[in-house]
Amino acid sequence: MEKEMRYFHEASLTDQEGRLRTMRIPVVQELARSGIDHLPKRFTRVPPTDRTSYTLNFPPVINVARLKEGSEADGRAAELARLASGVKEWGLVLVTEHGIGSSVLHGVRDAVEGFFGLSFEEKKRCVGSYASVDNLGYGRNFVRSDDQPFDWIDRLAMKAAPPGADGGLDVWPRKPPNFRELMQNYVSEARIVLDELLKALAEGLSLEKHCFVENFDPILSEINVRVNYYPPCPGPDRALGLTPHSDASSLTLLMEFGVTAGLQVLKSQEWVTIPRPKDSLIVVVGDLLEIMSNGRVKSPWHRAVAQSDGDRFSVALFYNPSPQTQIKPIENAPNKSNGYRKMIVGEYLQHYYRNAPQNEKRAILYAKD
Ligand SMILES: O=C(O)CCC(=O)C(=O)O
Ligand SMILES: [Fe+2]
Repeated sequence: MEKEMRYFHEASLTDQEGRLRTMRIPVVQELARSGIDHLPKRFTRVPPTDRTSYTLNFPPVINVARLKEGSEADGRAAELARLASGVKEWGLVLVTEHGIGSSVLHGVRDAVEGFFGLSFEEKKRCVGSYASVDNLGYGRNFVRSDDQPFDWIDRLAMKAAPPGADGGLDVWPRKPPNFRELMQNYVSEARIVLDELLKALAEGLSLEKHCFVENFDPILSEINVRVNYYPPCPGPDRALGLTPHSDASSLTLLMEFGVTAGLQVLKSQEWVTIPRPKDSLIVVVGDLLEIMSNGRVKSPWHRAVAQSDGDRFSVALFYNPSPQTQIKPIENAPNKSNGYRKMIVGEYLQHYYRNAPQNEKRAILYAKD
């Protein structure tokens, strides 16, 4: 074991026989803090990661203010069309003029930097339960196998809505003291934007305006938060920040800060780096929306690359109907032989978490007709 590895997260692993085991994973923030100058073997990918993005074609930046009803008719119709075609082509778009105040966004940033600025021991102490139970809390994403290369990431995951959804798991940090309040402010404003986008997207796809949003009970629908922290990595060309995956959510709202863009999406067999215009957020289609839309929109395969020139953070909000909701795919799948069946949200999420991550988009096959 390399000498820098003194701090570990415990992550649960379900082995081939279905037994739950605990695995120790080095805390990458502590590796970076130790000044490590080489990438430890367990983080090394073979073949190396090609991080270069070759295209000059990017997802569109959508002006959310223009999507609002009552905004000037021509401008609105054009923006709805850009939203729908961008989402169809990429599975994600950037959004500006979303109405979330910059003080709210700065609040999230302060909360996140405040928490990750603490020592490892303090971080562990200031969360009520230090656990990777159900992929929640301060720690690591689940690991699938002993030989899987580790991602260069630390994460903090919480359920923000509805109240009590975490079944009493006390994982919200108590430092900085206003962490939860700052995050909840963001979540409340984000929900308004997400509902607006679900309606606008339905309209842009020439579907009944409420066909997606009607699945989201204003009280019972879920918003899960995941803060991803990618400290500087000593071998970014041989590592990854976050393994390729599609999100299980309906929509994911992603904000990022720190150095350089790091999110990449797979398009026509090529990893494309998503640029980050000032004040924009990223909206990503998840598997549940692919199912609801009966394949009219698709959840993209995406990943985060590692970087060596500083810290990078992203905060993902995963927006889901309540687990009891049965989603019914819109009729008339564009591709009739390839549609989806009715699905209970909680059943899909369970299936997803039992099976992801994989090397390709497979979990969603479970919901195929
Ligand atoms: O850090 C990023 O840009 C990607 C995060 C992400 O894909 C996720 O949290 O699901
Ligand atoms: Fe993701």
